Amino acid sequence: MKHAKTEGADAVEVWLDCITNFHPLLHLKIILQNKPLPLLIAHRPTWGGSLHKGDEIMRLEALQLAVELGADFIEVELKEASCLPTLVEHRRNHNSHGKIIVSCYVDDITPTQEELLQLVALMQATGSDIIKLVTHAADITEVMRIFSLFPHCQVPLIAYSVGERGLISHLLSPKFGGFFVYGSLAGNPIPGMPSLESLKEAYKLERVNEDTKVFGLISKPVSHSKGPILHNPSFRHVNYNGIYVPMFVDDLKEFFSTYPSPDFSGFSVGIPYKEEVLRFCDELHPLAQSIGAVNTIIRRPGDGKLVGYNTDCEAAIAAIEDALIEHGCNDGGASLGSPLAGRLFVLVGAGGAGKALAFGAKSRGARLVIFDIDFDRAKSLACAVSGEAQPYKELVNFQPEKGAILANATPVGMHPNTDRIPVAEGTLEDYWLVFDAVYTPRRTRLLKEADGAGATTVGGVEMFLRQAIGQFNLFTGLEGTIFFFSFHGTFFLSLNSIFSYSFAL
Ligand SMILES: O=C1C[C@@](O)(C(=O)O)C[C@@H](O)[C@@H]1O
Repeated sequence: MKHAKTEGADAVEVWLDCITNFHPLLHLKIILQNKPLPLLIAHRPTWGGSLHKGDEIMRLEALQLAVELGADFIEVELKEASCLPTLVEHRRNHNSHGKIIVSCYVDDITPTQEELLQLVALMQATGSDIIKLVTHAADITEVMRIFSLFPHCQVPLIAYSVGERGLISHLLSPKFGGFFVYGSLAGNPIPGMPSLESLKEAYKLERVNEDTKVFGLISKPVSHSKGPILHNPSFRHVNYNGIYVPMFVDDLKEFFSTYPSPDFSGFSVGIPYKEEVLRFCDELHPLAQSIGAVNTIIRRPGDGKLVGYNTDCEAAIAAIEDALIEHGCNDGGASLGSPLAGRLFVLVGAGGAGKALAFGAKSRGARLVIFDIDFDRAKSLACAVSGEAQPYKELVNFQPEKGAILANATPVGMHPNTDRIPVAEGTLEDYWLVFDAVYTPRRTRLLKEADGAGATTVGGVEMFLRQAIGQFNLFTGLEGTIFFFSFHGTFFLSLNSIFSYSFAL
């Protein structure tokens, strides 16, 4: 309980059935007399997956004792709601004020909207003070059914979906009127539940309200993204009422048709959707159109149309150019304006990120050689940027001319497969610069090997930050208020030139 308080919780939940050798009077006195925070007591029944060893009478007596000793909230399951009158009477007799929560955990597939509404009505009919509904999200679209319950509930409602696809049910709960948001304590992660630390530090849910605009990263996987720790503090420091959340999406069509509300104001688009998402945009920025990949979508306020942009292209190329200039490599095409001009640019990966890099490199006058596991995809990108495609199997032997640039735009080497490398180590020494679009981990195996081979290296974080700043400008309309710089591995965001927010990525 003290840890919860230190980590910033507003209340703490204790499961009595998890206390070893539970002795109701002894333990409840200790817990309730020393509670540093409002306390929610649950004593789950054996049929509800509990570790409780005694009988049902003992369990309900322990709950009564919790009421008597001043627990702030007592949770009982819908199936045992018949004990509610006894608990309420006990509360009256002991002049206690604990609120009673009636809960329902649905383990199977998420019920339909009608079924959920019936459940909510049933729970309300028990006369409980608060109701709690927990489902399991097999798809992010099921979470919408949870959000739409809130306006129909006359008593405070706690409702969320567990599982990675249900994460937004927790993070957006304050926007829709949820009574509690649950977070796990440091060192005790609970699958499918955000950590208390992330709720307090990154998301700061206490600031979220019904007017908060939602921005999300549509991706699969999504948990690797550092977007939330960058966008959320940035919003706050310019007083923009927005929240940025990871959205694990399986089906773009279903997703966009389930979340058409203007409250869902914009999106980042990650792997594997940067190309497929074009079909769902009503309009495209000319750069995104020519690249054929979108990593940012804005829902235009006036007409609700989805407009697709690409902030990856300039971000990746600027990261590479900055490094070339910083390391004094302004030979060759410098006179043409870019240190990339005339240089050989070897690109591995012709997907969404690869296309952005290829168009960017071509726009700076580089010569491209493109590899992709799908040779047809490599050929069509090569054709679009007047480059050359080579079969993927040739990559292990490909020896570039001296001074070339290598860019990895595949997810090879990304967490958790960090021992993987997209090219043969022995071919690295002729590259002047090696860039990796992967940013988790920060130093990928490719970058470490390239370092060892003497190349200048540029990590995906450099691109990630730059593309995110482009997104921030589009999301908020506050062009030019945010800058970043790095110093000894720590990044500093400077907002409106006055505030610096630092973080390690
Ligand atoms: O490539 C990236 C990274 C990203 O997918 C993320 O991990 O946060 C977000 C995308 O918008 C961006 O283009």
